[in-house]
Formats: sequence, structure tokens, C-alpha cells
Amino acid sequence: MTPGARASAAISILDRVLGGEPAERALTNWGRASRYAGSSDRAAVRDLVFEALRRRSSAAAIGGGLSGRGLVLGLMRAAGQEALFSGQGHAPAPPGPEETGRSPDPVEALDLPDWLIPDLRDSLGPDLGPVAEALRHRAPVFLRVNLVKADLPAARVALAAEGIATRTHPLSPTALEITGNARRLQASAAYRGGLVELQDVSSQAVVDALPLADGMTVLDHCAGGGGKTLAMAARARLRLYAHDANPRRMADLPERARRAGVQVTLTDRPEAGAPYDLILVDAPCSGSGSWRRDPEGKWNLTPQGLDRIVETQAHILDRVAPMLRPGGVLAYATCSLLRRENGDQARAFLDRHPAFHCESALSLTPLQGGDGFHLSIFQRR
Ligand SMILES: C[S@@+](CC[C@H](N)C(=O)[O-])C[C@H]1O[C@@H](n2cnc3c(N)ncnc32)[C@H](O)[C@@H]1O
Repeated sequence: MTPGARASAAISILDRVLGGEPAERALTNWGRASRYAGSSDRAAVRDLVFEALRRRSSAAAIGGGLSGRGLVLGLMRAAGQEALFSGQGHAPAPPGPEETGRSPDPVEALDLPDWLIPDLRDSLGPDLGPVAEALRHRAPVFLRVNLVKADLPAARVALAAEGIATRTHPLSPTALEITGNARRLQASAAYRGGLVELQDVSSQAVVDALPLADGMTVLDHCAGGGGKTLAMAARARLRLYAHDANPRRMADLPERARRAGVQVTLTDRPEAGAPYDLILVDAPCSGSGSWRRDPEGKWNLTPQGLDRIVETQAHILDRVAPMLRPGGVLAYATCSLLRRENGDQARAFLDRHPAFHCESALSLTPLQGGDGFHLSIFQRR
């Protein structure tokens, strides 16, 4: 496919996304219907779609409208590549007089939902502008070295032998950032053999901060795909339980645990395994710290949706608190940048549960390299 044809494909996919179809599904449907597209075409179209979503409001202003065409035209114009809209071959038609566009205003330039900007300003203070800018760019790809199977230098060597270049990262001693040939990872022996897992560096830093020790009984209460479950299992010999309100999200966890060489028990009745020494609540949240990876999330969040999320977080904390033994640790994490979901939620929990005190808290934003994350560690007296 020519660059112009890729732009046309991105336009049609973005139109479907703006019409309500999830981006992954729209990309898959386009891929199925476009057998002529090779793997590099698919990757390029995907990159364009996600870049347009990360910069939705600024690209729409520059491109003259919130449509697939406006977004891609805005991206191309901003990059000095408007000539791609040539109308030749499969390229999009040249811009018409109504598509002159304009510079984004200061709010549009942040590429954040308007309604959330006061909350984000309140939460991030002077970091709002730099964080918004970071969220306009694609996230780096991080690996977690599985210490059950390899140390960091050995994993680096194994990856390098397969052409995958990496560097270490100061946020976590198990993290490697891929600097070359990320697309080779899934087929690599190092990945298939469980030496490394895909995991954001801030997620790793959150697990590093947990006071885990051999022999502990631990519950990962919102395990999802099990990224943090596996990271905890690699840190110490634990009796480890994984639970999720949507058990289908844990479907791959047994196979991932087998590949990683660790043991995890899935449970739909976490109360049955109580009392626990440590419970991790990696709570459902706005996802605002990971909008680089999930840019649709930033435009799909609504004020009502956020209220519901905050309520659910409080319910989950109230449910797990009695499952801890006295002296046990409750770790509350979100990949959110918002105070409502982080510090405010933690304070409200302590108000409702005087038997707990806050041991420590950690807040990360994309300015430190990984996703935005918050961790509060509470101890039951
Ligand atoms: C942020 S994700 C977890 C990510 C996962 N810990 C990881 O590291 O890959 C939040 C998870 O919480 C689950 N969840 C939502 N409401 C829940 C509830 N009331 N109780 C338990 N899990 C819940 C969701 O299904 C989702 O998988």
C-alpha cells in the first residue's frame, strides 16, 4: 500500500470508531476485508489510527473537522505531509476550501476531555501541560524480567541474540525498555519461554513496593489478565489467589503462570481463602494514567462513568478489608492520575475503617517514563 492508501484506510477506520465501534474491532474488520494489506501496512494503519485518537481534538482543529478525514488531514498537515492528500491512486482527495482548518486553541491543544481538565489540573498542578503532552505520544514498550527463570543481564543477552534491543529503566530493577525490533517479541524464544513478560514499568514499580515475603497468603482481588499476579509470584514464594469480578478476564492466567513457572489459584469466592497477609486491589479506574495506550478511553470516559468507578472502588475496598488478618496489608492501586480515585479515595477509606492506617503512598505519572499509577499501602492494626 502507498502512504496515501494507508491514510485512506485510516480515515475509513476512524469514521467507524467515531461512530462507536471499538478501535481494535474496526482494525480487525478492516484487516479481514483487506487481504492485500501486508504486515507493515497493517502496522502503519494501526499507528495512524491510534495517533489520531491520541490527538483527537488538536488534529480535528487542524484538519477542519471531527471526522476520519479531518483527523488524518490534521495529523498530516501538522507533520508537513498534506501533499499525501493528492487524490492519486488510492490516496484521499485534496482538501477542499472548507477544510482549511485552524490552530488548536489552548484547551484543544491539550488533547484531553474538556470536562475533566479542572480535575486533572487540580490533581497534577503544574505537571498538567507536560503530562498532557506525554499522553499525546505512543507509550514505550516495557518488559518485566521473570526472576524465576532469568536475571536481567541473561534476559537482555537472550533478547539481543534475537535482534531485540533493550535498555534498563530506573523505575524498576526488573524492567527492560525495548529500543529496537519490538515487533519480534511475541515470536521470540525469550518471550515464549517465559523469561520476559510484557508489563509497563510503573506496574512493575507498584509490585516492587509491596512488602511481600516467602510464606505469605496473598489475594490479587482484581487480577484481570494477571500481570501483577505473575509479578508478585516472581518476587517471593507465596500462596497466591487470583480473583476478578469478570472471571473471563483471567482465562489466560493459568497458561501464563505455567509459562512463567509459578503457581496461582483462581478463586470466585475470595472470602473462602481469608485471612490474607496481603491483598492487592488493582482497582478498575478511569485509566487516565494509561491513555497513551488506550486513547479511546480518554474520549469515552463520562462524568457519570467516573462517578460509578469511584463508587465501585470504595465498594471493593470495603469488601476486602475484613479479609485481612490483623497486621495484614491492603495495597490499593489505580492507573489513574485523578485525586478523586487516588488520595481522596484512600482518605475516605481510612475515615470509614479506623482499624487501618496508611503506611506509604506512591504516585507516578508518564513523566517518569511509564503509565501514571497510584499506590496506597494500608495496614490493619
Ligand atoms: C485495572 S484492571 C486489573 C489489571 C490487572 N491487575 C493487571 O495487572 O493486569 C481492573 C480489574 O478489576 C476487575 N473488576 C471490576 N470490578 C470488580 C469488582 N467489583 N471486584 C473484583 N474485580 C473487579 C475488572 O474486571 C478488571 O479486570
